Amino acid sequence: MKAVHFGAGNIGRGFVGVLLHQAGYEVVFSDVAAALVDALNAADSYTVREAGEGGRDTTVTGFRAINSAAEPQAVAQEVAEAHLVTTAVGPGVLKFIAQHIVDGLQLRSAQLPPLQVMACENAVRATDTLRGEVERLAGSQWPQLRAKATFANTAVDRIVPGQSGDTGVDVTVEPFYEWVIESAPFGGDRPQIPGVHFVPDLEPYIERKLFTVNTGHASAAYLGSAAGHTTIAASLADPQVSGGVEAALRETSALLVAKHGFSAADMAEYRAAILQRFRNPALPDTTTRVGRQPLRKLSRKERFIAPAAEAAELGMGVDGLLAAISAALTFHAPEDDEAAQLQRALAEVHQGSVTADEFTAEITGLGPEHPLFPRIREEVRRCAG
Ligand SMILES: NC(=O)C1=CN([C@@H]2O[C@H](COP(=O)(O)OP(=O)(O)OC[C@H]3O[C@@H](n4cnc5c(N)ncnc54)[C@H](O)[C@@H]3O)[C@@H](O)[C@H]2O)C=CC1
Ligand SMILES: O=P(O)(O)OC[C@H]1O[C@](O)(CO)[C@@H](O)[C@@H]1O
Repeated sequence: MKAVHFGAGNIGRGFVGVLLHQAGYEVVFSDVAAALVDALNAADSYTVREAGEGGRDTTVTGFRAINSAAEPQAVAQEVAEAHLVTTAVGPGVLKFIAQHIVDGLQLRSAQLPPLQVMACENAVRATDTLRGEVERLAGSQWPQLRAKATFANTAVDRIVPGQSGDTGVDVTVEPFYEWVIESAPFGGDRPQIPGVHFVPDLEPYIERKLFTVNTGHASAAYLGSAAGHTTIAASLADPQVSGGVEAALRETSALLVAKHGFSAADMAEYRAAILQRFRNPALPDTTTRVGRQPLRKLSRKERFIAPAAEAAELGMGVDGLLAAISAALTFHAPEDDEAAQLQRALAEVHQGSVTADEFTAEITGLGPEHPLFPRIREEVRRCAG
C-alpha cells in the first residue's frame, strides 16, 4: 500500500507519517522545502519521540520524499498509483495541492479503487475545501475524474512543537493523539490506521477539537504573549493567563453543550485533560508558534470568531473569548507575516485612515448587524489606542 503525504513538517512526520507507517503504508512525502526533501531522502529512518509521561520512541522506515515544486510530474505519477493521499500543509496551502491531485487522477487507471483523500488540517471541513479546489481546477474533466477519488473530512489532534535544528528529521511530539474521520465517504472500504476513530458525523468532533484545543492553545499564546511570556509553559504558569484561558474555554464548552449535546461534565473533563497537555513540561513550545498566523485564527470560521459569534447569537457569554481576541489583536511576532500585517492594519485605525468598523469587518468577516460586531469593534478601538 502506498500513501502520498503532502507537507513533511511537524504534523506530517510526527503524526500522519508515523501512523501511516504503522498501518503498513509506504509513505511518499511531498514537500516544497528542498532541504527537508533531501534530508528525508538521505535518511533510512527517523524517530518520533513522544515527550512526557508514558512517552515512547517509534522508528519510521519505508518512506521517500519528492520535491513537488521541482518534480510535479513525479508527484502526479505517485498520486496516480497511491491508495491514499493526506495533507498537513496549512489550510491556506490546500489550493496548491489540488493541482497535484488533478494531475494524478488524470493519470490514474479507472481499474484502481478510488484514491482516498484526507486533509489533516486544523479547519472545519478542510477536505471539502480541497475537493472544491480539485473540482474547480478539473473543470469540464471532473465528471470523468470524480469516480477515481473519495474525499473524507478529518479532525487531527496532537501537539507537535517546533523542532530544534540539530535533530535532523527526527521529531518530538506529545504522547497523546486523536484522529477522527468521517465514515460515510468510504462505504465498506475504510483505511485501516491504528487508533483512528470513524464517525458518521464529524462536525461535533471537529468543532469540539477546534473550539477547545485550538481556542485554548491560541488563547494561552495570545494572553501569554501580551503578559510578556515567550513559552506556553510560562504563560500557563501565570494565574492571570491560565484564568483567561479557562474563562474562554468555559464559554466554548457551554456553546458545544448547547449545540452538539455534549455533557457539561464530559466537557469539563476534556478541558482539564487539554490544559494538562498544554502544560506538559517535556514539550518545549513557544507563544510565537502557537499564535502563528493570527489573521487566519481571527477569521470568520476559525477558533475565536466562529464560537463567539454563535454564542453571541444565542445570548451566551463571550467575555472570556473577547479578552483572548483582544490579546490576539496586539500579538507581536517579528517573523510572522500575518502578525506584522495585523499590526500595520491596527496602526491605520490609530492614524484614522481605516475606521474601526472597516477593520472589524475585514479581520473577522462579521457584518455590522451581527451581535458580536460592536463588542469586537470596542476591543479594536481600545487596542488601536
Ligand atoms: N503542529 C501541530 O501541533 C498541529 C498542526 N496541525 C495542522 O497541520 C498543518 C501543518 O502544521 P505543521 O505540521 O505544524 O506545520 P509545518 O510548518 O511544520 O509543516 C508544514 C509543511 O508543509 C510544507 N508545505 C508548504 N507548502 C507546501 C506545498 N505547496 N506543497 C507541499 N508542502 C508544502 C512546508 O514546507 C512544511 O514542511 C496545519 O494545518 C496545522 O494547523 C494540526 C494539529 C496539530
Ligand atoms: O496551525 P495551527 O492551527 O496553529 O495548528 C497548530 C495547533 O494545533 C495543535 O496541535 C492542536 O492540535 C496545537 O498544538 C497547535 O497550536
